[in-house]
Amino acid sequence: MDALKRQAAAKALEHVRDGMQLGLGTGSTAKHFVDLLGEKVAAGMKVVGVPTSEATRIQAEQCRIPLTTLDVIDRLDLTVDGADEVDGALNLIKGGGGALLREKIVAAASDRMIVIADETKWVDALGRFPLPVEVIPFGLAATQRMMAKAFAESGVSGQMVIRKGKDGHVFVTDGGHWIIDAHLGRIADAPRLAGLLNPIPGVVEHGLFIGLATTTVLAGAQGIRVIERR
Ligand SMILES: O=C[C@H](O)[C@H](O)[C@H](O)COP(=O)(O)O
Repeated sequence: MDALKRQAAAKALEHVRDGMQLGLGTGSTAKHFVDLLGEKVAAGMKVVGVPTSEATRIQAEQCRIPLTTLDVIDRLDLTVDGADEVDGALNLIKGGGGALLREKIVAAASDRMIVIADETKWVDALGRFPLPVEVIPFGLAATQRMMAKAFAESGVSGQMVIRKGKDGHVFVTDGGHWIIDAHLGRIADAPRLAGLLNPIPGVVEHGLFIGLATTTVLAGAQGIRVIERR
């Protein structure tokens, strides 16, 4: 599986050109991309990156990839990131690694977003992977009630679990928030659910990435498939 992730990352690297401003994703697949990009930079390629997490920032610094922020530049040419699920419209679930907030800010500031994944991430409908929702701890029960209402209105329901880290403590994101993993099952209308979650005050962001990915590179046993958004 790791070899497939690296193949997808290598394919995405073919889209990177000298002088580009890049969003650098987070997770085990994006990690391969940052490694491979680091090799290109060491060989003389000139790019600048905006990392989507502290973990990626540290990795990119170790790879000597020049970094900047969205306070210094206003647009990115391309973001390359992984995903937990991708559907046929190239809508995504992201946030399995807890980086969804910065990932969405960076993706939204990018002209293109290439999602790199192994073929197990490709689904008919989003939702088998629990939907990560980044929340403010204050008033959590009230936020969860509003989330449950949003779920019901879009025809889904399921358990909401506060994410814990490996140490057993509540997982805290880079932004200092918590994550609720919503075990919803098949989400028939992901854009509608995203629209219902957006205005909830205690919801900082959610892992539904609607209309952001422009290309998906899927690596499988039979080879690599590149799917463009229609
Ligand atoms: O928060 C984490 C990100 O959204 C990741 O891109 C996503 O979880 C996929 O990660 P991985 O490549 O490790 O499966």
